[in-house]
Amino acid sequence: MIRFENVTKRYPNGALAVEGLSFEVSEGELVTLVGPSGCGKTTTLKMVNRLVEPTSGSIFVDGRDISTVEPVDLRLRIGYVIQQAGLFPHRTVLDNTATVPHLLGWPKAKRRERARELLDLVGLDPSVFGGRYPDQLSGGQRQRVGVARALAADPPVLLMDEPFGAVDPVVRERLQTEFLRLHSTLGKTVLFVTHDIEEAVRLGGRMAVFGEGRVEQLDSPAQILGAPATPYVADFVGADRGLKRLSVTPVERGDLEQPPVVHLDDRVDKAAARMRGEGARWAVVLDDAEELHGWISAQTVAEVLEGDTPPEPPTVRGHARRMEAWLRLGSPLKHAFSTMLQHDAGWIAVLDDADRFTGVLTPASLHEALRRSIDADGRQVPRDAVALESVTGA
Ligand SMILES: Nc1ncnc2c1ncn2[C@@H]1O[C@H](COP(=O)(O)OP(=O)(O)OP(=O)(O)O)[C@@H](O)[C@H]1O
Repeated sequence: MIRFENVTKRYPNGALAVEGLSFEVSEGELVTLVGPSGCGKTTTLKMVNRLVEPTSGSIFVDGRDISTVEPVDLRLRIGYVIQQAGLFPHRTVLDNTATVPHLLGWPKAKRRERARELLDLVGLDPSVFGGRYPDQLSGGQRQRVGVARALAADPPVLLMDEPFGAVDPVVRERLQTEFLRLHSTLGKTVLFVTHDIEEAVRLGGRMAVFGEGRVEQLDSPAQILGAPATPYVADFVGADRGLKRLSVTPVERGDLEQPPVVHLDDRVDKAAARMRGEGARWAVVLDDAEELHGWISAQTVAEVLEGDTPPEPPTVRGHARRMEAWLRLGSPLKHAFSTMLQHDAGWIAVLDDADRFTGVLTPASLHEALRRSIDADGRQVPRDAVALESVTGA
């Protein structure tokens, strides 16, 4: 969909912004251009809509060499979102959103209808926000209008230059999530510039890591974090890349531990025997529908059995504790970790898509899953094919 062929840009002042750039972005793909300040990301983006002309090399959009397309025509087919949204201050939100349909000569009623539809799509009620001016919006709302405006004429390609760079981290994360949802429904081809590796990892797709005017590595976030191609990339993604990988590494069945499982109607002596047999200090408790209820500790069971019990030991039902912390298979490890912290839990139950209990994740198994996934990516093998060596005695 977008192809760079040996593209070099040297500005008239002699600054070499990019050199010999060659890469391709497929239709519907999201590629982030990530790297430190001044490494040529914005120049690369602006060459796609001819705001900047390459010194040499060619760029193709949809199979056409863009040097043969009138810049104005080209830009009508390419949405462009920049930091601070770049809205026209004296136009209402509705008119700002309808900018490109206006340029395309759409009749007023049609472009207003389209603008309302787009505002709805980015989560702004047109009847509330349509008549406002940009300075009557929050930073996050302005960015949403920026995205709506870029999408108004339904362009196949979106260029986004640090679109969420000017908002606070909480709003930023919300905008990223909304943008991902939008991308999965609209299927646009997106080039997204950011200097923030966390943002690039979170957005997924492929990451092009820029260093001094070149793409050093173009790959999935998991690959880049797990197996950086060059020392430069390793340095850029940071010493804490293991930690960053938590957000792109899903929980798999093979990561889970299998504690003893008992049911609400099991008698406590049976639960005690089960835990003793497996050398466990607690057991997961499931209800009649095989769904997670909670857990029971060996100590509780021992106390019940030692206590003043009727001839028949009671069932687990009255002694189990509820467990609210759970997550689904496939959730990122980071989610598992934060749920554990939030519930102050030493383990967390993992359910499948049908809500069936499949096992538990503990801090130790989470750490192992992370180490195995890094190893697996480095060796290009599935995670369950990796056996870890452990520190003796650990
Ligand atoms: N119009 C210009 N004239 C001269 N030099 C320029 C111009 N625009 C950019 N440069 C230089 O080209 C290089 C790449 O700049 P570019 O803006 O593409 O980098 P960037 O990776 O997007 O940086 P940032 O994250 O800071 O926006 C820098 O050295 C910059 O100083």
